[in-house]
Amino acid sequence: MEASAFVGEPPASLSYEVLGQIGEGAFGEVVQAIHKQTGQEVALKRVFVRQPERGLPDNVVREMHALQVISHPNVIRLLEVYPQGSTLVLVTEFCPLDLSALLHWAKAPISEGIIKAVLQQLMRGLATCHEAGIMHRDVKPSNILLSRDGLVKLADFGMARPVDRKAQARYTHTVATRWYRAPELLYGARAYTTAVDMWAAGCVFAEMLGGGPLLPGETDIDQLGRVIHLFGSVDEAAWPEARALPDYNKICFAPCQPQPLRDVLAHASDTALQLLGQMLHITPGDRLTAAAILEHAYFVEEPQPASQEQVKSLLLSCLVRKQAEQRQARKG
Ligand SMILES: Nc1ncnc2c1ncn2[C@@H]1O[C@H](COP(=O)(O)OP(=O)(O)OP(=O)(O)O)[C@@H](O)[C@H]1O
Repeated sequence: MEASAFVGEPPASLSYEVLGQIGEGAFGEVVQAIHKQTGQEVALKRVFVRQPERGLPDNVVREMHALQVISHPNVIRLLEVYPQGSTLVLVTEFCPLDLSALLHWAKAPISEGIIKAVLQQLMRGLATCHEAGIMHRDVKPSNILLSRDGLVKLADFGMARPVDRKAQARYTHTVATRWYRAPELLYGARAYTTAVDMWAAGCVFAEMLGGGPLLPGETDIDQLGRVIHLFGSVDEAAWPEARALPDYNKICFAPCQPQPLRDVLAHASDTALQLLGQMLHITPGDRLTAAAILEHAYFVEEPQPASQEQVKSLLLSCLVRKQAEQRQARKG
């Protein structure tokens, strides 16, 4: 579908009642709303278009393009787009919690079945994006949403870019939130692949296994230092292209041996750590693809990935806890 097919005055039947703000950023804001006639819960992302004569901001074009190309149960669904004053409104299905909030409100380590269900659905969503030739470039827990019926939805495609199959494109390296940024990006790569999403997804997997971020760097240099400290120095024989990366020779660390992942994720199963090691490979070409991960023994071995009902039940208990704490905070 063409972007322009979405844009137009909203038909009178499509009117939403705003229930409250759920997110805010440099782009504008996200509010929760309900379709007055159907009762459908939606999120309205209102993006300010400051200079309409200069066209739509890049992040909006990227998000609209990606969400029009991709249709999958594990990717947030774009329902419509309409202009409203100086904003453009992107209407998507509503999800009450993101993974970062789920990890927080679960108040205890989440079970391996839940971890498997989330990872499996994230991989299904990412495999679909990559097959459609789209890199997400900002995979992180707060962009992995959970729908009320217990499904994982990859969201926020404001950084998404089509993959250049001829490998001639030059992209910006300042993508992905620092803790989830792949080593090639930290070394300033301008030509990279969907492997950047697999690194980020590996960091998310580790965060679910360990209950906290794996590599919480405070600066870009600190981030790279943490990567090298845990995964060892770059193997130039396996990744000769690294030497040509813009910042490769500017940032030097003492030679390091990789540490066993078991040292930092003491309670994870052997198969989980084996899979994680194949996602968090310093050499981008050695990282497993999302499609390959879906074939991994991790999803076949017991315990099985949690059912949609089990995810839904955890989500509901987190929402109850969140609302109780919010009520308490308002009283106090
Ligand atoms: N469909 C949705 N359902 C529920 N909440 C949503 C939805 N879309 C976005 N949000 C909330 O709004 C926040 C901001 O939205 P989004 O991630 O799209 O914008 P952003 O400015 O690009 O965010 P960030 O800078 O954190 O990546 C999200 O972190 C999430 O909490």
